[in-house]
Amino acid sequence: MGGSVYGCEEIVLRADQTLKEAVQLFICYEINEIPVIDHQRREIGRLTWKMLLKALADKWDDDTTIKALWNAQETAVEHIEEQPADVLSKSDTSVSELITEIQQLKLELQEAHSMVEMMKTVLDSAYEGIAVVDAQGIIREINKAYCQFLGIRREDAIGKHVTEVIENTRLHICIESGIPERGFIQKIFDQPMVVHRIPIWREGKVVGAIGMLIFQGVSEVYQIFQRVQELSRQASQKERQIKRAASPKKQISGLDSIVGRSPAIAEIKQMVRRAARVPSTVLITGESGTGKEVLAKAIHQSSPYVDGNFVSVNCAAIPESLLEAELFGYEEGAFTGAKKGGKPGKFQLAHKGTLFLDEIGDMPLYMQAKILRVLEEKKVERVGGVAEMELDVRIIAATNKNLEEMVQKGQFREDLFYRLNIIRIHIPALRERKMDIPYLLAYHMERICEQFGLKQKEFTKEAMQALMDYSWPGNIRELVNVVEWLVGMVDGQKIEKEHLPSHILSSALFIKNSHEREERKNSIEQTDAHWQDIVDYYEREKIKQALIEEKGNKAAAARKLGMHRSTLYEKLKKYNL
Ligand SMILES: Nc1ncnc2c1ncn2[C@@H]1O[C@H](COP(=O)(O)OP(=O)(O)OP(=O)(O)O)[C@@H](O)[C@H]1O
Repeated sequence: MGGSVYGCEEIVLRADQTLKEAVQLFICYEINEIPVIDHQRREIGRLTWKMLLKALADKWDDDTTIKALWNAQETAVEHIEEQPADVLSKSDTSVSELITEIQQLKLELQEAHSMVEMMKTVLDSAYEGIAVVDAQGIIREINKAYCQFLGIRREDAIGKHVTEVIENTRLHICIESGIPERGFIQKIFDQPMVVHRIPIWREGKVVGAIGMLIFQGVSEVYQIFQRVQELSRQASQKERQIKRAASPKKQISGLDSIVGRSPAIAEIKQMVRRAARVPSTVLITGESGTGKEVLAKAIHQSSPYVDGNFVSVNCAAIPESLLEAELFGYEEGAFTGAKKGGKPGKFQLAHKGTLFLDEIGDMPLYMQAKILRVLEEKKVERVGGVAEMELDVRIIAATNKNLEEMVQKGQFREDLFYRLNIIRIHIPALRERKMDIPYLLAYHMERICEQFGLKQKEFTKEAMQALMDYSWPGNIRELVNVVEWLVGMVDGQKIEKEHLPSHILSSALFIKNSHEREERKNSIEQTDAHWQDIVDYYEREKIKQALIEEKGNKAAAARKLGMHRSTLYEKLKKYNL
């Protein structure tokens, strides 16, 4: 604090202290005047609230020293000789009341401001997408999760009518009807989403509405999952059989084949939509089994190349000696054993379609050069052939390797890397987007049961929790295998935790133990932190009270508090008093 102790007994100000420090002292000690001392600690004047207020009202900078103010404006600090002993007049008291009122208002304003900030933080920390509209349906607030999901910026959404920003919204209708709509299904980006719409009532009128998009939060997802299971139970087996007989099995394709509701998946779908619009090369990265090929197919199926073939080549699986012929094809008699009439290569088969080069990181360097040439010249020549064929192929490459690192080590051609890396889509591992797990389990369970002609099975809550806790090192491919194994192994309709493969169970047990350890530790830490806050609060209040009672005399306050003066100084510093 700016104040110092004159003879260790009084609250005083040095002439070189600033107006700001003076204000702090006045507020802290709730007094109306403070003696001003020189460097020899002689009292040279007194500063009252009124003078200080006048100086600040006259637009003096609060960093101005008392001395500077004094020099410039003789009246700011009244000299002892000119100053009657009782400096406080009636008007000083009312000024002081006014200042207290201003301070109070300032505090209230600060509180309101921090409340607004806190509300914003709360909104942005929510897992759900939240949008707030006014009575006219204009978006007044929208949180980060919603913006991420919609792929928009908050500032672009605010001020717009909700129908311009959120597809199939009924928030404006909810304002008119005043009836809340909970757990409704709303299609956004072709995905059925669960939403709540809650009207805001004030003084008997609807003044706005809150829209909540539920796409995160494990418990919520689990409830939704249970509801989906409940609904599918309700649809009778017979009904499904009739439907199946009437229409051949619907092939799920395009964006629908990408199952998941995590923000990461929403963003990926957005990228797929954009990538499908242009013929540029796409590079998909992600661990093995994360769904790179599923994504590549989705791009193909949503793009203008959909009428051509989707040709997939696993560069790691084809022996090096055959790779060239596989990719570019060969002419009859090109080499011993070459088929009669020759054979078209994958590039040629993918003409007017999409060529998916999986595991591109495993492509030998000499083949990389050849592929680059095809990509640049858009022409292909068969092995042993002379004529070149024009190509119109969309290339999608995928890898689970770090291509940047391979380029640095000289294991991957830099020019090819840049040629492929035009649109980059990264798929996070399943353990990084756990909220997708229930959806993937439900999707593959339904698919596999249907494929095997079996009744649908469902997971108990405990089984689902264990599957959620598991880290899925093999990603979705491993999940699909586990579902298939369970469909075959479990006789009844319910999949209990005990039915799960042993490696998943042991990992769940380990996680449960470490969760419990962590929770115990957190609760102890939280209790400690809580108590420390309470102790600090009361100590600060006691010190403040003692200083007020002793009129700012720290030595007397320390005596009153039963603590050494140096301890009091430390505490004043700690509590910023
Ligand atoms: N988003 C998804 N929704 C539904 N199923 C998925 C999804 N992603 C992947 N799968 C399933 O997971 C399995 C593996 O997917 P895919 O072959 O596309 O992975 P990958 O990343 O290409 O694997 P690898 O790197 O080993 O080639 C497939 O059975 C696929 O159907």
